[in-house]
Amino acid sequence: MGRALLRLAAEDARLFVVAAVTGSGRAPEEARDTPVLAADALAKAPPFDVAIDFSQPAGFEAVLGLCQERGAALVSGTTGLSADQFAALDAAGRRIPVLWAANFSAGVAVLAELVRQAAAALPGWDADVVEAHHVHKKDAPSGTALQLGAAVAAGRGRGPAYASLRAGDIVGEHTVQLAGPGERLELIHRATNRDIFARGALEAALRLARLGPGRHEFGRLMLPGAGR
Ligand SMILES: NC(=O)C1=CN([C@@H]2O[C@H](COP(=O)(O)OP(=O)(O)OC[C@H]3O[C@@H](n4cnc5c(N)ncnc54)[C@H](OP(=O)(O)O)[C@@H]3O)[C@@H](O)[C@H]2O)C=CC1
Ligand SMILES: O=C(O)C1=N[C@H](C(=O)O)C[C@H](O)C1
Repeated sequence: MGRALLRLAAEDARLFVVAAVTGSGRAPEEARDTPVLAADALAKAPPFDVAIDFSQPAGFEAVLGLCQERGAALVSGTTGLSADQFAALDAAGRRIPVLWAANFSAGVAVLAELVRQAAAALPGWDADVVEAHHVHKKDAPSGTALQLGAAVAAGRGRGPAYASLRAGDIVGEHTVQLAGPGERLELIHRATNRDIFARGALEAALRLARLGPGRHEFGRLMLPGAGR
């Protein structure tokens, strides 16, 4: 994701990347002339308006803390965060603009609302969320699967069962299945290119930078007409 973000940000005149951060400090080729810091040197980051975090849960508190110290905004797509880390995000939202999303695609933002409506209309049916991702993905179920599960629970009062598949280079596929007697309803999203997540995060960062403190939501920020 870091590579996609650097490549796409370089093509967007509205954005200037002051530094990239990786765990090791090793620079990807997409960094070109952008300074690259190791995670343990994060405090040396030059002044910035918004940090964009796609890392691992172990790196989350550090970037959240830095944004609070600097009074900067944070966009995060890191999945697998703990309840304590989400509580820290809520607390930070009282001082700075923050936006965490399990998925930065427009399609999933719409899908979550469709799932809530379908689960509310079919409360007695079995609900399952099935997700498939590439073999390098560390967390399961995916953040998006949990988001869709929360939408099922919001619709019918109880969550679904989850199944996860890790295979090859699958970008990200999510199916919500509602099964009743004699019929099945499937709502499916397939991402075929990681650039959609990077584009969504960059656009969210541009919008978030103009907002005040708060825990902002990707769907509301990007698709205000999508209902809810
Ligand atoms: N919300 C969304 O739309 C999406 C979310 N994601 C999520 O984003 C995260 C990253 O995914 P992906 O890019 O595929 O993962 P990668 O493993 O390819 O990249 C992770 C990056 O984070 C760095 N990193 C690892 N540990 C730390 C740390 N403790 N502190 C700071 N940096 C660290 C790594 O550095 P190094 O290589 O040096 O270790 C690397 O640059 C995952 O949680 C994934 O689920 C992914 C796609 C879309
Ligand atoms: O790690 C990934 O690749 C992805 N992670 C996110 C998730 O956990 O839902 C979003 C997307 O599916 C890709």
